[in-house]
Amino acid sequence: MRLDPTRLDGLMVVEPTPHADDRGLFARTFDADVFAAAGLPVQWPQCNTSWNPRRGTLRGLHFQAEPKPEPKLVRCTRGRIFDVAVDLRPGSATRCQWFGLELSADNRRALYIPPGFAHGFLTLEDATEVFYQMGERYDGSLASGVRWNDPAFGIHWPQAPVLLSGRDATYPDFPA
Ligand SMILES: Cc1cn([C@H]2C[C@H](O)[C@@H](COP(=O)(O)OP(=O)(O)O[C@H]3O[C@H](C)C(=O)[C@H](O)[C@H]3O)O2)c(=O)[nH]c1=O
Repeated sequence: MRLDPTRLDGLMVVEPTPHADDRGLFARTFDADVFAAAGLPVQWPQCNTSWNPRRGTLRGLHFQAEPKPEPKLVRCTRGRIFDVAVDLRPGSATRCQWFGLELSADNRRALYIPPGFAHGFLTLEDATEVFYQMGERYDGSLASGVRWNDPAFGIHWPQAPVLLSGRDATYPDFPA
């Protein structure tokens, strides 16, 4: 596997190295030595799955506030998503900047999202599933988020969402 840096410091694209043969392929999806060498977490105390029957479903953008911010390793295990991370780190040179890419069951890419980022995705196909490895335990009292169309970020989504929660639709503007 390969960790590809992005323009947002610490946000990494995880590119698998598939071993293909006439049966199909095999690829490592996580390697503690590779992650440790890059200074990334190697412990994932909780893992989650997110099932989304409808194309155009938007979830996020979410983050867990201090003192328990969540690093995440996100991959799409069925269908396709446009995955987005927004840098909310105080003092970051790229604060309020976003990065997005397509994650899919076909490309098997993952996105490593450091603590201090908000994360969200838009499904690009029906019957899409997303798998998360979480670097911190969930604490609902610290759950927070920013709005997908907040002018502070100017995220270029491939399409407008057709389905999102009332909470996700009504986060207040981010105080940039
Ligand atoms: C996130 C989370 C939620 N829950 C419970 C809380 C709710 O009763 C239920 C659904 O939670 P929520 O509506 O926040 O789920 P999503 O809207 O899919 O949120 C997720 O989607 C965005 C894109 C993310 O990046 C986050 O990982 C996560 O916030 O699961 C848990 O028990 N553990 C968890 O880690």
